[in-house]
Amino acid sequence: MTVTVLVTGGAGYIGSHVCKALAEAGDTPVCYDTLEKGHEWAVQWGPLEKGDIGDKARLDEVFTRHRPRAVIHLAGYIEVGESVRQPERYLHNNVTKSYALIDAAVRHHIEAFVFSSTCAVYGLPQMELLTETHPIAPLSPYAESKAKIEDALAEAAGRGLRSAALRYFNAAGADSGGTIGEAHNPETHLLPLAADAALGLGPALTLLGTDYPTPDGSCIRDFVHVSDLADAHLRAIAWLGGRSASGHETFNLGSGSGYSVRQAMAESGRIAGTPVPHAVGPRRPGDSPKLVGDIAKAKRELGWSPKRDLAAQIEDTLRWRRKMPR
Ligand SMILES: NC(=O)c1ccc[n+]([C@@H]2O[C@H](COP(=O)([O-])OP(=O)(O)OC[C@H]3O[C@@H](n4cnc5c(N)ncnc54)[C@H](O)[C@@H]3O)[C@@H](O)[C@H]2O)c1
Ligand SMILES: O=c1ccn([C@@H]2O[C@H](COP(=O)(O)OP(=O)(O)O[C@H]3O[C@H](CO)[C@@H](O)[C@H](O)[C@H]3O)[C@@H](O)[C@H]2O)c(=O)[nH]1
Repeated sequence: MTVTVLVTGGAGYIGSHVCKALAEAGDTPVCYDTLEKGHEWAVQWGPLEKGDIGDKARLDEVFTRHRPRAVIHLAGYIEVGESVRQPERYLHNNVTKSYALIDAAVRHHIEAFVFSSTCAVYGLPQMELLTETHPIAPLSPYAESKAKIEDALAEAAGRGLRSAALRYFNAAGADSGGTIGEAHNPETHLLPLAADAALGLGPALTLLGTDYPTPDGSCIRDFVHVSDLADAHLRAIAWLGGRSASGHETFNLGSGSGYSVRQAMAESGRIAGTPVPHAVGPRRPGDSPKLVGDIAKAKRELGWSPKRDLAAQIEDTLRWRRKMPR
């Protein structure tokens, strides 16, 4: 059966890929976004409803007009470093406003609520591959904001909401169709910055910390293709729809493999055909030395597995960065 899905943050990087995946599956994505960080050009697969997730009246209007059966909640501020400098902005936009959205979802009897969480909730890793049962110990206000929304969703299960928090590791790559991709301003993410540096479209990459307790001194991350992430959202909605009772679950979405910042930079240079110009800088406050996921639960419960490796992610990033609107 096809469903209407309200996608908050649908004009952003991951949200636009989720909207495309929904439309390709025959569902109707309604994009709900302020466009503060997102782009109108990225809304290509369903209506755009401009609005803020903290605006109760606007939410009621949009829920009543479109009658969505599911909500995918991606809207929020996303930068670890910025959140350390401006914690109140993250608390207000990500947490307080999400409470308004969750309340609206309960009042409008949403059947499935899927939330974009992050592996950053785990903080300092106590195991090689992080499982969903790893202690929650955020190192930044950004990660803290995500943990708080997870708690609110667990609490909302008592009010009848069925939800899943998808703890993404590092989203990467771009859709193969070539019309959407990562376009943050300013860009702070590693792979697009490495691509821009290699292509001569941006400054040299700064390695933010080379004295971490890792084999080459740079942080280790688990990169997952944005189209693989998008696919997991559809599976999460179907999985929630198959549950008879309300409740809340968490799922890691990564690749299960870690690459250091230096390795990801070297791979970007190899694929671009020219080394990435770079310099060494200080650590960025709030960064965890290593975040690599155990994805067994998503494989088992959602039937999901990532299909595109780091090389494919970098190829897509390079292709997108050459042609994206700037
Ligand atoms: N990019 C990653 O690697 C990554 C990893 C883990 C989790 N996440 C989470 O995934 C989600 C999407 O990330 P992204 O990289 O696509 O970010 P993005 O900035 O490209 O998209 C976020 C969108 O949310 C919108 N938005 C922000 N605040 C809003 C509000 N109050 N009301 C309505 N719209 C609002 C922005 O305009 C933007 O279009 C975020 O919640 C982020 O925390 C991202
Ligand atoms: O110019 C740069 C940018 C990044 N890094 C490093 O590269 C790694 C990855 O950084 P980045 O691409 O900014 O991603 P994260 O800080 O890991 O955060 C992303 O991935 C998280 C999950 O790990 C999400 O929660 C966040 O929303 C998303 O921004 C980190 O060690 C950074 O210190 C650099 O060395 N130089």
